[in-house]
Amino acid sequence: MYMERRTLEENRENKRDYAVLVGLRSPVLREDNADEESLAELAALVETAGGQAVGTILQSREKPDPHSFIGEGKVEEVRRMVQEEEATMVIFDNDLSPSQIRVLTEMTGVQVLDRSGLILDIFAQRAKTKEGCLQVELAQYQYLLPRLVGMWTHLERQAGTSGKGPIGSKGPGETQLETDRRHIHRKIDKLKAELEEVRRVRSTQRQRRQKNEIPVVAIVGYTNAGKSTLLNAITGAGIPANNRLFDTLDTTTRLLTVSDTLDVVISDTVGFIRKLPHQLVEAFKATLEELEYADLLLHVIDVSNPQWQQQASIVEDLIHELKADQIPCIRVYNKCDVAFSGERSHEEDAVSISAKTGEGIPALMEAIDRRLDKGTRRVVIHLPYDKAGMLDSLYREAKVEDVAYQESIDVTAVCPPKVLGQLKDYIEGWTEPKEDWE
Ligand SMILES: Nc1nc2c(ncn2[C@@H]2O[C@H](COP(=O)(O)OP(=O)(O)OP(=O)(O)O)[C@@H](O)[C@H]2O)c(=O)[nH]1
Ligand SMILES: [Mg+2]
Repeated sequence: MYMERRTLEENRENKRDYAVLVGLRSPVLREDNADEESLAELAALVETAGGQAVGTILQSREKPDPHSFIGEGKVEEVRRMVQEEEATMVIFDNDLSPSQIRVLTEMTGVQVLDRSGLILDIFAQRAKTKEGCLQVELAQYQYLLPRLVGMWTHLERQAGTSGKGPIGSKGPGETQLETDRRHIHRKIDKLKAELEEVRRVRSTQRQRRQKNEIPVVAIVGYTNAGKSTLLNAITGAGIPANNRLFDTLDTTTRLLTVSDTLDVVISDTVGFIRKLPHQLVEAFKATLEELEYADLLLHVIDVSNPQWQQQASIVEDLIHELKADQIPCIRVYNKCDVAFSGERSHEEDAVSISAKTGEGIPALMEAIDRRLDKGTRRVVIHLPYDKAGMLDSLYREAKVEDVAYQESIDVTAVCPPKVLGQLKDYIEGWTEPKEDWE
């Protein structure tokens, strides 16, 4: 579905990169294995990066060739396809070693990228906030470091020097390499320090938020599942939602009124994907650290995607890795206006919605309310003037919205059950709050 072809003419006009995609299917590759689905996803990633897939080759081998990864015969096939399609790059669905990238670049005559390199490029294009940019830059340098050797050999050859300098083994390339390595290590340290600072500021903001005792809800899910569309639908946040992968890289946070008695802080997060480069997992842990502090996760699943079960379990694995699997989670089956492909189990608290048409959103709000509203209610308290001292503790322990000085002090506030218990004598038409739902 992602392989819609453009004519080469159009591609040239658009100045897009057009890429031949190559995947290796091999039992020894395990998670890094390629198949039709992962190649279709790679094509979508290329599209996100502003490129266009013009051909795909899936090779099966017992194990990768240490030298050329897919075997020389297959590389020749790739080279022919590159020429026929006038491709400007070859992108592998698997991770390549620096020397394999070098060999393949030479053999195909065009730029060769691997999946991690492509994802890093996309993140670099899309990061907007200071923290996002710093994180991507850090991940890029960490990705680059082990690849420096290969790059230099390549550049030397391109420049026409044979690599054997007249002064002996320690040619200019090597000296340059050491300088560059030192430079990059320095750069990495500097970026880490800057990140530390940005995060320190953010954690203070978070503490302030926690003091307010407003529950935090985090939207998580596979990339393109519809997370931003959902946040827009329920808060009118105006976040761009696009049919491309990794559209959102920075956390957006909004206030959401779930019910009469429940307000929450809700945030959109970066999408998850299989084979996320580990440098990025590390770099983005901090953004996703927010998850650890969430009171509730909404796991958005695109059930119109035939791969949704696999995508959901990739997300759950990452949630586990981020130590957020203790947090209550509602599965949100999205895009139910399209089609539900396959079976799903009947879990409690799972909701089917369409973020696009709005179907099921009220049921989702009820589910959030059930999970979070443990007897918290918005009430009007008629406080006698001789009890004015209680206002102080109300400001501390509840969310005071309005105070009117009438015959009594009329306070409109969202109160947790403990406060309600203390004040029930002053609340008009008082009824006991709902039982805990846990
Ligand atoms: N048919 C249909 N399309 C939807 C629905 N929700 C989202 N989409 C579409 O799915 C695509 C992805 O939506 P986004 O909200 O950008 O997805 P996301 O999860 O934020 O994606 P990333 O930020 O890239 O991780 C967009 O083209 C949306 O219009 C839905 O309920 N039904
Ligand atoms: Mg998004």
